[in-house]
Amino acid sequence: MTNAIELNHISKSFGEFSLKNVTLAIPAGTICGLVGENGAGKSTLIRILMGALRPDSGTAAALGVDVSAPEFLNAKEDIGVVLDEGCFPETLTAPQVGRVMAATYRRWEQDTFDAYCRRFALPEKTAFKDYSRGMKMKLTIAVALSHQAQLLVLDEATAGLDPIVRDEILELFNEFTRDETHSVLISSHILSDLEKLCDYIAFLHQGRLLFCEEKDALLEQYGIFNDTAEQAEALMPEAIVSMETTPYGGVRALVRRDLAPVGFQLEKPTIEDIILALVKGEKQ
Ligand SMILES: Nc1ncnc2c1ncn2[C@@H]1O[C@H](COP(=O)(O)OP(=O)(O)OP(=O)(O)O)[C@@H](O)[C@H]1O
Repeated sequence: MTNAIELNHISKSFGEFSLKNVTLAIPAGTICGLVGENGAGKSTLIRILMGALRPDSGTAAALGVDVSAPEFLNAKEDIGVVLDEGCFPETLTAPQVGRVMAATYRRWEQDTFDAYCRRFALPEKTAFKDYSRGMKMKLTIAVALSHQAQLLVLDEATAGLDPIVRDEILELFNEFTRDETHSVLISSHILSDLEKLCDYIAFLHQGRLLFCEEKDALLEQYGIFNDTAEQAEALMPEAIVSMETTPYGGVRALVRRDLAPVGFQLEKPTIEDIILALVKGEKQ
């Protein structure tokens, strides 16, 4: 299987912050969720991937093309991008944005774009600058889905959308990857959305990639211990990723299943449980 995205040993420093030696590969046909706290480096990594920012070292390729090569300009036609800031001229209306895009993309599909604008109930006469944040996101997503892209790169693309629209848009991304040559990289702080949608989860923490793993494997690797302190004594310290006492005097911990005693009662964690525990575990 080829990779839709390949980042090799990417480093980039901005004063106090640095992305540190990030290596990541996302197979074609899959959806990868990029998670991390505010300032972890997600947008920086996405800008490097889109060739908008040069890394200090390392290489990045999307759809098999090195993003620093001249050919990447052509390859960009095959990438639908939604960044966390508005990206259209402020005075344009949705139909005018459509006309600009028709002149920009060789494989622009006007009917698809019009259908998304109707589906998202975007007004026809309002200028982009007067759209709400959610409406701006919807218009950007409509464009990203209307030029026959093979890869979607989405930075906080569902932020600001109400839960019903968010669900609908996540389903659109899901439909997009039914074609095995289509892939998605999406960053979000809404971990429950990513848990529903993604095949892979990549976790960036303070500029370092702590892991990029298949979601199902990740969920199987850990369990939640929720019982008395006495019961917890049966756990080896190495098995405990992070542990806290509950308001009722019990203990709640994220535990590595492979290091827990055989037959030990553990609940299924969520991706949010795992990410929070890993961050807390680093501080403990
Ligand atoms: N052009 C720049 N000049 C200086 N510092 C920058 C620049 N761009 C990003 N940074 C710094 O890099 C760090 C990572 O920022 P980045 O936007 O990549 O984080 P993020 O994970 O996307 O955060 P958030 O979840 O808040 O959007 C921050 O400390 C930010 O201040």
